Amino acid sequence: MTAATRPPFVRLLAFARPLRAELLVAAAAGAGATAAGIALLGVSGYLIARAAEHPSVTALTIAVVAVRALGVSRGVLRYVERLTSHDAAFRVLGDLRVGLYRRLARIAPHGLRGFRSGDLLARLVSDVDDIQDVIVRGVLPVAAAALCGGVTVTACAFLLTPAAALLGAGLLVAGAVVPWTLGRLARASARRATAARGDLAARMVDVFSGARELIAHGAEDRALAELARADAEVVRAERRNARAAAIGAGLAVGVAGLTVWGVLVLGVSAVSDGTLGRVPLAALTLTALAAFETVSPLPAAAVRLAETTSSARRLTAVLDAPDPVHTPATPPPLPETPIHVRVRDLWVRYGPQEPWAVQGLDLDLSPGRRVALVGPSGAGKSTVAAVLLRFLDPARGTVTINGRDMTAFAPDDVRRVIGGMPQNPYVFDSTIQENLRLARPGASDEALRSAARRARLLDWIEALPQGWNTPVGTHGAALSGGERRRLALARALLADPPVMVLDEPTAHLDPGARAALTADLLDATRGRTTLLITHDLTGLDEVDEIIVLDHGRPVQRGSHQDLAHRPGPYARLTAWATA
Ligand SMILES: Nc1ncnc2c1ncn2[C@@H]1O[C@H](COP(=O)(O)OP(=O)(O)OP(=O)(O)O)[C@@H](O)[C@H]1O
Repeated sequence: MTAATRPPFVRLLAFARPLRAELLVAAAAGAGATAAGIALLGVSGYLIARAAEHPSVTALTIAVVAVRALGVSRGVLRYVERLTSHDAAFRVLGDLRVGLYRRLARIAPHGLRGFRSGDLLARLVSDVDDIQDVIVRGVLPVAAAALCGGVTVTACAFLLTPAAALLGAGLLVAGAVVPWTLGRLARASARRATAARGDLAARMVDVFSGARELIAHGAEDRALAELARADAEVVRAERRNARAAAIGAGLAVGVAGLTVWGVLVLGVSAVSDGTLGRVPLAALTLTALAAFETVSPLPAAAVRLAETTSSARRLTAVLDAPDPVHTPATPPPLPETPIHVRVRDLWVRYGPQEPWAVQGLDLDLSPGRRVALVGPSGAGKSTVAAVLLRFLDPARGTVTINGRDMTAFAPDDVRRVIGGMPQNPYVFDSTIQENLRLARPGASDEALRSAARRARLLDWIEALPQGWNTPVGTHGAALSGGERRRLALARALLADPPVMVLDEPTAHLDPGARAALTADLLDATRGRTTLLITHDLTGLDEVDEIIVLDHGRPVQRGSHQDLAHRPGPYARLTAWATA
């Protein structure tokens, strides 16, 4: 069985492997506490029944000491079990979250197309939390119940074999048959409950992120009604599970009651036959009663574990999401600067059935060269950036770095030499300084100031009352569109990759701000290998080559001087832009 075909539970429990010792201690302590509880009731039964016969106090000494010792050890062992099992479970959750996050970071952004962001959040938070129950409510109590149940039945067999057999059967029904049946029955509603939780989280994130648009279009009532519907689905599914758990708990109590009655009846008849004393009868009956405490949580746990199974499946779906790019097992080190990127006959699409987004592009980013990629919306410009940043692999053609195929290098390494500014740069809800330092955490204050100066932000930052420590708000809400873009540009300049890819740096700005930012970034990228993706055709006389893309095809290329006066796509784009 390969790793991917193992049941989701088993695969996730692999995260618990490093904590084996701690889990063994928890299991032993849990079984000890349960055994102490059963023995406490059994010995108490013996003590009370024996005391009723008025023996000398010395005859009861051992039982009295045993009751005290069992009472104290039960508490201490339970404490040790709770402490170690929860500690281990939380550490497993931590490792699991880190593992999932690493996977997401590796496949983002194009590998995440099948997931909604809120649903991913639910997977990372509540589905991971559910896994805690596998350990705390699943593995450990089942191990304790199996061990203590077996020992108790064996001990009872020394007193009265038929009663022990009945107890064993009762424990098996309450602790295995009932939970197993309930677990199976709850599987479908558990799947619905976890899916409904993911759906609710996805809608919630959508409503929060799009609150402004919803209010502007008066669509908030509809969105809230949708949320209420999704919430009702979660409640319905969870109510179904709670009902199943309650029925299970009731059944277990019923089986326990019947079994203890049966043990009592068998015991009384054995006392009448003279094969069992009265004092052992009390110990036997109370031991049987206590034995059911070990299995009583199992039916509810089985329902919970059914939910956990579907959470585990949703988590392994993230772990198994295919890599959008080829990652070599032993990537070679990156070549030394200067870096020369060459694209030959590049064909790209987002899936085998999807149309070509880029068709037959050649591109030469030799050191210090600046190339502009222009074209109408949907022409494939950002797709070229995604390939250069190793977020997507070419379907055909090659991209080489200093003569070596780019797919031979690790994606993270490639992004160290080819970087820049994405089309929709994300601004974190933090300060200006922290947003900038993201690009180079160890950067000196002078490097920060220099990047901000080149992005024409320095004077503005220094004039702010809180300066570099000014909070930028969620998604940079406290900044203007231009300031946000300049902050992203400063971040790109601070990262200082040998090859800079700037995707629509002037998008969404008014013409004045666009012209100013274009002039500044052309200034800042002078002498630096740059691919400038833009709708904005001002200032392109400064770049070495312009490539016009249309429906993924390079339809024209040359310098601004070549293209501007020649009838064709570039002249048409320029005419539209100035119309
Ligand atoms: N993640 C994606 N999944 C599937 N198709 C995509 C994806 N991203 C882009 N496309 C498709 O690929 C084609 C090229 O898109 P791309 O974003 O590269 O164009 P663009 O020239 O950058 O457009 P714009 O100027 O509007 O940003 C489009 O047809 C688009 O619908």
